[in-house]
Amino acid sequence: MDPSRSQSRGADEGLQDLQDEIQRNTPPIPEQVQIDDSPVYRVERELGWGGFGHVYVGQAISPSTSSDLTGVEAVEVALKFERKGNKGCEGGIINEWKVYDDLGESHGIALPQVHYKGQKGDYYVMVMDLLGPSLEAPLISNFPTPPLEAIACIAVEAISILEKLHSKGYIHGDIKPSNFLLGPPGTPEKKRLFLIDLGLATRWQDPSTGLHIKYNQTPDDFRGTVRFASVHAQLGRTSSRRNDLESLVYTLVYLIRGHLPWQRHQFFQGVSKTLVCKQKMATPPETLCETCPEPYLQLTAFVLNLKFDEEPNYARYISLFRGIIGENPYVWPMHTDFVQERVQLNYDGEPSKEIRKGLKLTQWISVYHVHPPMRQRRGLAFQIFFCFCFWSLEFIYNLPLSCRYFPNLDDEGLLLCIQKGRAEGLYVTSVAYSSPSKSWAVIMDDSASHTAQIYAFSPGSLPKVLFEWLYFGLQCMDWIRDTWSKNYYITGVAGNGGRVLVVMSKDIGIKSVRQSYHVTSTFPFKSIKKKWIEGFHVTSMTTSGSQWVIVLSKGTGFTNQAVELDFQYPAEGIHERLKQGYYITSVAATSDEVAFIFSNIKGMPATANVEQETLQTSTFPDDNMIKEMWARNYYISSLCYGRTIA
Ligand SMILES: Nc1ncnc2c1ncn2[C@@H]1O[C@H](COP(=O)(O)OP(=O)(O)OP(=O)(O)O)[C@@H](O)[C@H]1O
Repeated sequence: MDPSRSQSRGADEGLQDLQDEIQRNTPPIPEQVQIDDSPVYRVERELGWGGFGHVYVGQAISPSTSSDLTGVEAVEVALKFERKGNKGCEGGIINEWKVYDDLGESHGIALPQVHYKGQKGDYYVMVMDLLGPSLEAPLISNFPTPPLEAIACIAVEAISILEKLHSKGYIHGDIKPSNFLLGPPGTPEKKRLFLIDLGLATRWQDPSTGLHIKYNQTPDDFRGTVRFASVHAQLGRTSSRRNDLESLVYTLVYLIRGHLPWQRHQFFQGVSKTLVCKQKMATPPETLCETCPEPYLQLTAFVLNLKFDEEPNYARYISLFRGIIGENPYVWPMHTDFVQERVQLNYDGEPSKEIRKGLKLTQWISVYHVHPPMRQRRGLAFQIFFCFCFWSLEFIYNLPLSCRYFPNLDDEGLLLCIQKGRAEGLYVTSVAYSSPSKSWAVIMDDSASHTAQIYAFSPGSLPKVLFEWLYFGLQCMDWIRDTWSKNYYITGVAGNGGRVLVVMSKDIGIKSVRQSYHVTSTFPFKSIKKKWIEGFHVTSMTTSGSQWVIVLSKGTGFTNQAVELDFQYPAEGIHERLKQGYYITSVAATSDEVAFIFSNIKGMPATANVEQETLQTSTFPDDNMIKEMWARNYYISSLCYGRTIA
């Protein structure tokens, strides 16, 4: 097993202790196994172990007449054991069984045949074909300079295996060198590549509709092997076919180069997962594929450009390796007949250049909503168009929208401009700070139903505690509590790394509101998820230096929320969420990460492609840009400054 395999799959540090501890608490593997009417197998040497189980050679001792090397009567088989009630991870042998059952016997994919599955003592057991060595250490260490032709053959075979598996509606979910094995020794299949371990396989296609499964992101949900996992998998995005191909690219590069650029971050589990992900995103294909032949760079470019639900062009990827494999069949260690056949076919298509550039860029991110001509509008529908509008669910009639923006402000300028705007009857809808320019920007308009608004810099950064407020409730920071008690609620926050500006508004259109806020050094997705269950939703969000400040409220007009969290501007995630009918209701970013909050709003249709737009600009959007947007009835509803490109 790769020690970097996550989630509860052990860390490099302390791995030995963990293994010893597990060993002490693990019931012994049975000495003999018989499942249903299978032969009786004596459990012999261990072949390997992983996050889910242990794999041993099983020697058939009855009936002992067979001399078959593979198949149901084979003298030797592989026995995979997984302890019952294994709480380590979701997935594992039970998932693997289900996938095998679903694929049926004649799936035609190069997977080991599973002959029996059942239970023995404390273990689930799978009896399958005994295969040869894996692409991990032994194969490669025999060849300090691995033959490029052989790895090109591996590439072609592996792409073909994935194509077949994907055509059955599944993705593997844990592509890495140790999950590719050569065929059973001593058989004609010994030079063929096989894929093992369907423990993390999931469906990309809904079997009942044939459609691609829905996009989602749950940033804390990662299963797989950190070193080889795709960036999307590490960010907790719903798995799709591109994930397997990205992991295959890392596998192939690893076979050629003997290491991957992010391996040095794998010493400390936890921190390392994030660091590895960041470094993957910051590694341009040219750096990743340094010293690799050109086709690997092209393959990387194709694969990293794949959209969530795009069908990979497997045949095109295979044809990239023609130049390496050539006419001259290279006989070790792979079969080349099949490879030759596939690689000779012609396919068109050039990879797009729009991939990881290795640039670290921070910019303004401004979110715009359409504001239809106000005089023709009334009521509820209008409310969604501004970032705090979820507060005001009451009806507003015939108000022309007045909107002002004040960029490039120092602390004093910010307070003065807000004062000025307030004097004109405007309310703060969005405020943000840019650290490179050391300046604030504030957007004010009269779209909200507030009757009063106050604002103040917190005295120092907000304390790292959760303050929860219930009318006349718990102890909390005086000035926020006092203001809460006067029926003001936090409707805006923005921080400059030292102080946090808190904007609180009165008459937000909802009678009974509870608020809490979190100040954390990493994006608090787990806490947000917990608060969602309690009926809270994120209603304001900012960063202050590297800290996140998240305000959650109960009793708002939100019915459902989703988060996009990324180390670069999550263009695809935004697109997918808008297609699902979400509204962007908050955005915040550090110099490293950016987070968007998407909401469904009570009474508002969750229809696809609500009229929202986002812009990324290195300076605050200029007058022309904003006025052009206004001319199209688009107004800034959320604003932040931070990471846009990795
Ligand atoms: N059919 C087989 N024939 C020979 N060896 C096998 C076979 N299946 C598994 N192995 C060996 O056992 C190791 C672990 O198997 P497998 O990957 O299925 O278990 P796992 O618990 O899911 O591991 P991991 O967490 O590393 O993915 C493999 O790396 C391989 O070396």
